[in-house]
Amino acid sequence: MKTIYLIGFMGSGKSTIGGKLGEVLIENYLDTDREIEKVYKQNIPEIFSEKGEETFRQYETAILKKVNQPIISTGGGIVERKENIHIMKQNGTIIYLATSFKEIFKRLEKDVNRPLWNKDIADRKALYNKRVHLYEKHADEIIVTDGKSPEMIVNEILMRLRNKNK
Ligand SMILES: Nc1ncnc2c1ncn2[C@@H]1O[C@H](COP(=O)(O)OP(=O)(O)O)[C@@H](O)[C@H]1O
Ligand SMILES: O=C(O)C1=C[C@@H](OP(=O)(O)O)[C@@H](O)[C@H](O)C1
Ligand SMILES: [Mg+2]
Repeated sequence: MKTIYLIGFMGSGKSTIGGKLGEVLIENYLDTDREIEKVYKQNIPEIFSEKGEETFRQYETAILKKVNQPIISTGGGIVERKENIHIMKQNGTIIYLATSFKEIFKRLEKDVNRPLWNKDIADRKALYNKRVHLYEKHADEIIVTDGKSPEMIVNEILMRLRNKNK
């Protein structure tokens, strides 16, 4: 099985959907952020505050190169580096969980663990606008998540993959 990579903005549901997809397909699942925390023995906010975003991006690429689970959820900034896109394109299928800014705003209202979301609204919106076209450009499949339960999204992914492999 080719690796399924989930991409999308913070709060689009990559980690949630990745876990559920792993359960349904009975396949190993890995989240790049959780792996970074495990390997570098520090949580994401600490890495950002003590080492900075550039170091986090280096960790992220190193992890992406190393892992080969069938289902991988990435961090929202994975599309920031061309090298990451190249790795994902070579190894698998890229699924973009497309979610509106409004919906993300609702989902992450109380979240404090995402350093790049812990900003004022203009910065959040600018980052979203910058990244949306990168996700769209590099995705093999685009799944809109607004108004859908995780279970509905998982089913939609399974259907798309089935159609792709026909
Ligand atoms: N389809 C969905 N509908 C509503 N809430 C969702 C959905 N998918 C995820 N969430 C919620 O949104 C938040 C962010 O989800 P998460 O999986 O951590 O996103 P990501 O990994 O893309 O940042 C969590 O509180 C999660 O429960
Ligand atoms: O968008 C980003 O640059 C980031 C998203 C986060 O992952 P989620 O997309 O799972 O929140 C995490 O990798 C880190 O805080 C940076
Ligand atoms: Mg996540």
